[in-house]
Amino acid sequence: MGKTLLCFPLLEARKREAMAQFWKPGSEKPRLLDDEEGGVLFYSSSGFGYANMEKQRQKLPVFKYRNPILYLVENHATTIIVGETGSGKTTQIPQYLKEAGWAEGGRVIACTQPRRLAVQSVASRVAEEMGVKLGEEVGYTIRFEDRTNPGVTAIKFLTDGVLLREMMDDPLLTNYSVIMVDEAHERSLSTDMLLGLLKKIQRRRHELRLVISSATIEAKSMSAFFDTRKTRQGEADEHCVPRRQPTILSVEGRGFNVQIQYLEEPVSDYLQAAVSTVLLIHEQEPMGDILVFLTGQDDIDAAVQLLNEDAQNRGRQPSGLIVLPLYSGLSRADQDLIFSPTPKGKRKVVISTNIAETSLTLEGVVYVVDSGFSKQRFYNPISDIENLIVAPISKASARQRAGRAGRVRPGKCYRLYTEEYFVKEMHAEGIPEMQRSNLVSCVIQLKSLGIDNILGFDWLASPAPEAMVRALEVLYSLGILDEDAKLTSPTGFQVAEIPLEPMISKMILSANLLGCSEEIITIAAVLSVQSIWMSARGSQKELDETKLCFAVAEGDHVTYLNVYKGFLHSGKSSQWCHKNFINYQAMKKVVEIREQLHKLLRRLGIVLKSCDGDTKVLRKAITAGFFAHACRLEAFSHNGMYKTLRSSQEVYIHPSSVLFRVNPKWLIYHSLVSTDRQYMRNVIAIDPSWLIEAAPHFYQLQKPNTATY
Ligand SMILES: Nc1ncnc2c1ncn2[C@@H]1O[C@H](COP(=O)(O)OP(=O)(O)OP(=O)(O)O)[C@@H](O)[C@H]1O
Repeated sequence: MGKTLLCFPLLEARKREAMAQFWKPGSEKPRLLDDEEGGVLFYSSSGFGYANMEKQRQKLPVFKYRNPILYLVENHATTIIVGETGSGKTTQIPQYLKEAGWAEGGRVIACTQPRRLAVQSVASRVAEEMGVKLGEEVGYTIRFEDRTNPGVTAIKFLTDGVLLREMMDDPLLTNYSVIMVDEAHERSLSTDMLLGLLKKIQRRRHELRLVISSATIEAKSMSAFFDTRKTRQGEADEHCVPRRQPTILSVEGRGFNVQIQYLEEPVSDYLQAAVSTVLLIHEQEPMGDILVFLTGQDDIDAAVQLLNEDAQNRGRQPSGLIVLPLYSGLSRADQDLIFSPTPKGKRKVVISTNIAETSLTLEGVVYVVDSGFSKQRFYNPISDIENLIVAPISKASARQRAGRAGRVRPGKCYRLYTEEYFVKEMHAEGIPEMQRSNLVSCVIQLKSLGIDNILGFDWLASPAPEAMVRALEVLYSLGILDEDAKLTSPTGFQVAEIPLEPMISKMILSANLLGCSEEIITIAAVLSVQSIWMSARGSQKELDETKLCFAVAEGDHVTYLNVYKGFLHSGKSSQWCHKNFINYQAMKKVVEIREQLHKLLRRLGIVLKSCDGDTKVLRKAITAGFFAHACRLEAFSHNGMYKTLRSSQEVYIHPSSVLFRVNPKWLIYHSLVSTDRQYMRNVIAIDPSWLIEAAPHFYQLQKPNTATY
């Protein structure tokens, strides 16, 4: 780990174990000294640290509450725990529960997180603290990756989405004794569904305990939601154990101080402000890594480039900044880089989306730069358009972001907005994702769990009825629900098994029937990452010219197959990607997702078949999944305006598409992005008769070769 151990007072076996952990062959051998206190003092680029896990654990604010927490969990069906970021909720509470016997008899303690990266990093931290191998007593499960050992794993970290999927096989989640829903303030679609379902399960499993935790949760409304004191006769049931009235515990105290700095005047360009702030910190502040929150891949790539250019211009590269991007589209190996120790004399700058906002501890981070924005999903059920929009964050998010500093030593958070804005204008909490998302995936999941009356479901915040109706309509037209709004067999059940957007899953199943699943899973993998092209940044002409080498008239999806082939042919070379303006990280992720999809389809009994370059068949398979995203070029449009068949919305081909300016008459798009206009990303040209073939309930023939909705 790049650390030099100075003292080592442990037993021989532990000594060897710790040596193996801290010392890598080839590096300078650690010098072992005795230490009266029985701890392990180590020296790293960030200074001296104490590696005695037990002592570190006891210093956390939550430690003082160990017994009260165990008492409350024993006696209440639901315990709500609110405590500052870094106070030890995520890493300690599952361990306390295990120590108190909640994992005995083969039972498992679950702790959910909204994000995959948090699941992995928290699980490895807890395994480290317990001195066990990750994947054994402490394990984790995220989409497409299971590192648990059934029968051995006692503490399991998982995303809330994965726990929902587990309910498909075990509706009462009988394996779990305690389920801790962490970071509940995030109110992701999956968290909200999970909370409603857990409340249902609690009615059937009185022995199940729930712990709901966060630094910034609105505890009273959460408590009211889980208050199931009324018996069927309507009487309060105060004396049963566990008590059905939820209890709230507030964990006082924080790890280290985080000094907050605001701007005096608002800025118009948060990206440039973030870059300038990083450079200022680098010039003026003592050593320590920097974590910057921007909104998405485009922003982040641009900031990485600006910082690298600045370093080169000033000739500061050899001793200066190590700039690392962090977003969900990166490959696992590249995401892991952020956890690697910073070499001595250097400063790491991690530029991230909000995937680093909750639960993560990056040991070297002393400074946080918060742009005040994130990309958020907004869905309009009337137009049936969902957009990812750069929007201001909430106070809860701002606190979480600041909380990434001050975890192992004092820190500073630079907010790129004014204090007045924070106090007076920023909303306390964000709008729950449930109320601003397309609900297609949510409906299919609830249906697969046998919840038929979705509008009558016990929601923490009700979704818009229009969005629900839209979702039912789409699922019916995709052949996933039948006329009684039940899952169809086999399509509906198979789609529910594939953990992707239902439209992509339907596209894959149709490709199986059409004989092009080999190619379609590559396309599905590319559609699951943000973009495989590099941001042009000043070299748009070269990027456009390079794209032409791969481009085909049928559209982006088929073009991606050419890029993927080229990447494999190059031996997955990063130089090849660089030369061709292709995002190497994104391509590695595509390969990873494709492999995972291949495994999943094998489990469903689907054998991959290739159509040997028959692009018509390929486009028919895409149409079978995405027919609801069809649009037609306006007859006299000189500016490339299309209208969606479904809701007559004005849309345009995104400039990044290979069909930009080609403007075929009929198109299908994968998603929309909204800037000055609604732009369609990832489009293919289609024949309108395929729409009627794919979705006769959805489209009717108006006149030959014309489809209407
Ligand atoms: N990977 C790690 N390396 C070093 N210290 C760590 C690591 N993970 C956790 N810690 C220490 O444990 C503390 C508690 O972390 P934990 O994630 O349990 O807090 P939390 O209360 O859940 O915070 P949050 O609300 O931000 O998720 C951190 O502040 C830090 O001191």
